[in-house]
Amino acid sequence: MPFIIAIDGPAASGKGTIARALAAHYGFHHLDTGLLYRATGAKGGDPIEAARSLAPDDLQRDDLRSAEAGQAASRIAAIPEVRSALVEFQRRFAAQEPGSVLDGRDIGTVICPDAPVKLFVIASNEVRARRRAEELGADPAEMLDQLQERDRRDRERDTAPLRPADDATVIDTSHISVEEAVAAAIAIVERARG
Ligand SMILES: Nc1ncnc2c1ncn2[C@@H]1O[C@H](COP(=O)(O)OP(=O)(O)O)[C@@H](O)[C@H]1O
Ligand SMILES: Nc1ccn([C@@H]2O[C@H](COP(=O)(O)OP(=O)(O)O)[C@@H](O)[C@H]2O)c(=O)n1
Repeated sequence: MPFIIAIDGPAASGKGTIARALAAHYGFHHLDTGLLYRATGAKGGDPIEAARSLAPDDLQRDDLRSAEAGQAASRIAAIPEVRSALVEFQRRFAAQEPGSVLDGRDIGTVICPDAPVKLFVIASNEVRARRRAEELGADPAEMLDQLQERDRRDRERDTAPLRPADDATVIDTSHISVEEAVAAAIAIVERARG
């Protein structure tokens, strides 16, 4: 049985950083599921058709990390048919041996509800805006508005809204380093692996 680590949380909370580190530590596969939604939004045209026809090349675009691509992603991510078109790919990815780490918004609640480890990564709005602004070379105040708008959309949508699974463990990265966050995540995985 492959071992699945599900990581969810709001924008720029540190999900991807923890996911990549866990995958490297355990030799697991890693899927940044946000990229699927970013690539779908970036394709333009009918988002349902874009999601259904998503191909590996679409994930290679170099503009997917931009704030604009994030905003477009969160708009098309509210469409139920877009989400359902992407479910099977994510579940197949998660089924790979020896294990995988998936990060997104609905991994622990919808995509892999039976995952033995579920992390919900959070950080204060100000810290998240500052980190993302540094990353993109953008203005922190503008970034704060954008992240909050995106989080609100992600939390309030009807299909697969952003929320912690009942059995998720919360990691607050506001006041800890990357190394401390990764160590906390590894400790949680170690407990689950017995
Ligand atoms: N614990 C932490 N301490 C300091 N910076 C962090 C921490 N975790 C993540 N970061 C930084 O914050 C930014 C957003 O992290 P990322 O992992 O991309 O978030 P997410 O995947 O949730 O959007 C990155 O620049 C990353 O290096
Ligand atoms: N599993 C997922 C992953 C992302 N998304 C959507 O895609 C957008 C971009 O996700 P992301 O993970 O790349 O964003 P960041 O947290 O990296 O800023 C989110 O704001 C969500 O609207 C989703 O709905 N479900």
